[in-house]
Amino acid sequence: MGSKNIKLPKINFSHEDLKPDTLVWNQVKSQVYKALVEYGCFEAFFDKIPTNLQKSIFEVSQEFFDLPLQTKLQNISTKPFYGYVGQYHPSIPLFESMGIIDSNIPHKVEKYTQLLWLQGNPSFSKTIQSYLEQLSKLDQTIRRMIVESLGVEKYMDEHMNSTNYRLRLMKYKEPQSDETKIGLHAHTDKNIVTILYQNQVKGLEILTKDGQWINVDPTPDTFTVMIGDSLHAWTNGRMHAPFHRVMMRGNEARYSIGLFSIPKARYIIKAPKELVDEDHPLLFKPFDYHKFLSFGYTEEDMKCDFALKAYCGV
Ligand SMILES: O=C(O)CCC(=O)C(=O)O
Ligand SMILES: [Fe+2]
Repeated sequence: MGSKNIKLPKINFSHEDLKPDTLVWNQVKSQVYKALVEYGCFEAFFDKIPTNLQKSIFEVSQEFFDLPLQTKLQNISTKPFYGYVGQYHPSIPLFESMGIIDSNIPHKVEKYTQLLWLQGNPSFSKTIQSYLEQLSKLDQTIRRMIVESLGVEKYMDEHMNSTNYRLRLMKYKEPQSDETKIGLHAHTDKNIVTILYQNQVKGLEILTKDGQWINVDPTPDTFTVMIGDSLHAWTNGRMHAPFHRVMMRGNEARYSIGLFSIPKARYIIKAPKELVDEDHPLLFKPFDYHKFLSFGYTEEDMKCDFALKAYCGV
């Protein structure tokens, strides 16, 4: 597997007036559609996160990871990757992460900070909330564009209301030697849309449909957007869900932040009938994301032993 010269498509979401039914909206929408069909991924230039927030989101993240292990372990969860995941997994020893579920509900974020800092940590919750508030707009813009470009607007409200947000702070420790070390094994995300943001340390790689790894090298105002299995299924395969991994080199820790839109509990993901025809036979039977997750997700290497196809492929 070879060439590292390909680049992800880069799409500008920072137009003054990016509103539905405008010329610029339609232009961006067709770029989004093309990129997601071909790569399942693109870089979004998005200027609604002010410079101080770009900085403080990594500061609070570092503040969290600097806490004693015992404190971080207060936030563990029985669901894979929901709570704190430490550096104890032999297959991904550099990786550490902290998930905040229902991050769109302010008192939930505050509850976490009280768990972790006793007195709470208002600047932590405020930073997380402002970040989420701004970045969720990007998620919503992209998903509106997807629904429109598939011509299934009648499902717009249902789709937009079918998800919650989860935010995950991630840290990859610098490797102990000059070798390139695995940060996170190749996997597809299982949710709807993932938006990743990282500090200046590179490492994320995306697999193209024809088997080449693309190195992602974002700037402070670009975000990496990718499709997860659930949206792949909902679009009856039209949107690609790419494999990706993290490879660590050099002597600096990598911090990243993931915003995940995830199907709500008990919501059944079912491709609209308009997207199923002779040329596009149904790929997946209707399924519940949360049941799918508990079916075979191993935290250890972040991969699902029972991929969606095995779980509910037709
Ligand atoms: O750290 C990254 O950039 C990738 C994280 C990732 O793939 C995930 O959380 O699913
Ligand atoms: Fe991922």
